Amino acid sequence: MTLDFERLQALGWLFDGWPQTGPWADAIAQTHRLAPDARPARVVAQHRTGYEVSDATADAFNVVSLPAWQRPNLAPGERPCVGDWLLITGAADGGAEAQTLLPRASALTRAAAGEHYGQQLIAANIDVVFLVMGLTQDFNLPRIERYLSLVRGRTQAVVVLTHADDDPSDGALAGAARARLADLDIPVVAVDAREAASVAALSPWLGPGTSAVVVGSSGAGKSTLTNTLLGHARMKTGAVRERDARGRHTTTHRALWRLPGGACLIDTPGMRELKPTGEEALDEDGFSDVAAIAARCVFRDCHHDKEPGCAINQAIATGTLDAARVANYLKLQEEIQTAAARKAARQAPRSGNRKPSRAKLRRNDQRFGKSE
Ligand SMILES: Nc1nc2c(ncn2[C@@H]2O[C@H](COP(=O)(O)OP(=O)(O)OP(=O)(O)O)[C@@H](O)[C@H]2O)c(=O)[nH]1
Ligand SMILES: [Zn+2]
Repeated sequence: MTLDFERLQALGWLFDGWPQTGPWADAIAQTHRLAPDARPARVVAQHRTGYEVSDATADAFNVVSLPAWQRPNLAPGERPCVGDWLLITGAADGGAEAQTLLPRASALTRAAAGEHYGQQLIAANIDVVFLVMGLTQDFNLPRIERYLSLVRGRTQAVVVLTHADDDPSDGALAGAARARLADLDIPVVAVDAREAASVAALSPWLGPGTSAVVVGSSGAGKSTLTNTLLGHARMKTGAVRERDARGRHTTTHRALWRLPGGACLIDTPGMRELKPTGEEALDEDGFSDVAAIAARCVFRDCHHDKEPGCAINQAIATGTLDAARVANYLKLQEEIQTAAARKAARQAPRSGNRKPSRAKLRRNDQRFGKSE
C-alpha cells in the first residue's frame, strides 16, 4: 500500500516517510510483522469506548480501542490520548482497529482532581504551547512564570498577551514580561485576540504540521484566540456540527483542529488550565538559577527564611537574585509539594494490591468499556 505521507505530515507526522531508525522504526517494524498493512493515524478525539483518528485516507473516523487500553488499572500514560500517533488497520468507513501506540515525542499532563490517578495525560506530541494572559487586571508575571515551569520537554512556550488593543499600561506590561523572559528564550507577543491581522503575529510558530495548544486561566481569551486562529467561530464546549462522509450532520467533540495555515491546534475543555502534578523539577525547568544558589545553603532543608548561612537570602541582599522571583519559586515549590502529597495519599491504598470490589469493576466497565 502506498501512503500519502504529505497528508500525514500535515497532521503532524514527523518524517518524510517511514522512519528507518529509532524507537518509532522499531515499534512499526514489530507491528508490521503481524499486520503488514498497519498505517499511521493520529488521535483527534477520545471517547468513552474508543478513539477518533485522522489519517492519510480520511478525517475523523472511529477506531476500535485495543482491549489492553481498556483495562481500568492501566497506568494513565499507557493509554492513548489526543495527539498520539497510532498504527491502525481496517478501512476508515468501517472496521478500523488500533494496533499500536507509537512512542511520544512530548506530553502535556495535569493534576487530575478527584481521580484515582494523580496525573492525567491531556495531549501528546505538542510542539508549541501558547500561554494566554490578558493585559488586564488579570495580568500577573509570577503566574506566567509558574505556568511556564509546567511546560516541559521539547515543547516551545510562547506567551500571548491579549487585550493589546485596550492595554492600560500602553505596552509597559508586555515590555516587563519580555525583559523577564528574555533569558529563558521565551517569546512574548501582544495581540488583539479578536483580530486575525493581529493574531497573524503567531504564525512563526504555526508552520505546516506543527501541533499547538492554547492554555491559560479563565477569561484570558483562549476561546477568542482559538476562534480567530480557526477563522470561524465554534462553540465553547468544543461541540461542532459537521457533515460526515455521507453528508449527514453530526455533532463531534473533536479536539484536534487543522488551521488554515497548516498547523494543528489541540483544544479540549479539560486541558486548558495548567496545575502542578507533583512531578515537576523546578531545578530543571525555569528556576535552575534559584535552585543552584539554594544548593549552597548551609542547611539542606533550608526554608530560606531566617536560617543562618542561607545562600538565597545572601543572593537577594547582594542583588544577585530578585526577591520576587524567589517568592515565586517558593510558592510554586509549595504547590508542587502539596500536589505530590495529594498524589501519594491517593495512591497509597492502591499499592496493597487489593482486589477491586465488584461495584468498582462495574464502574470501570462503564467508564472505559468492557474488556474482552
Ligand atoms: N478587547 C479585547 N477583548 C478580548 C481579547 N481577548 C479576549 N477578549 C474578550 O474577553 C472575554 C473573555 O474571552 P474568552 O476568549 O471567552 O476567554 P477564555 O480564556 O476562553 O475564558 P474561559 O472560557 O472562561 O476559559 C470575551 O468577552 C472576549 O471577547 C482582546 O484581545 N481584546
Ligand atoms: Zn536558604
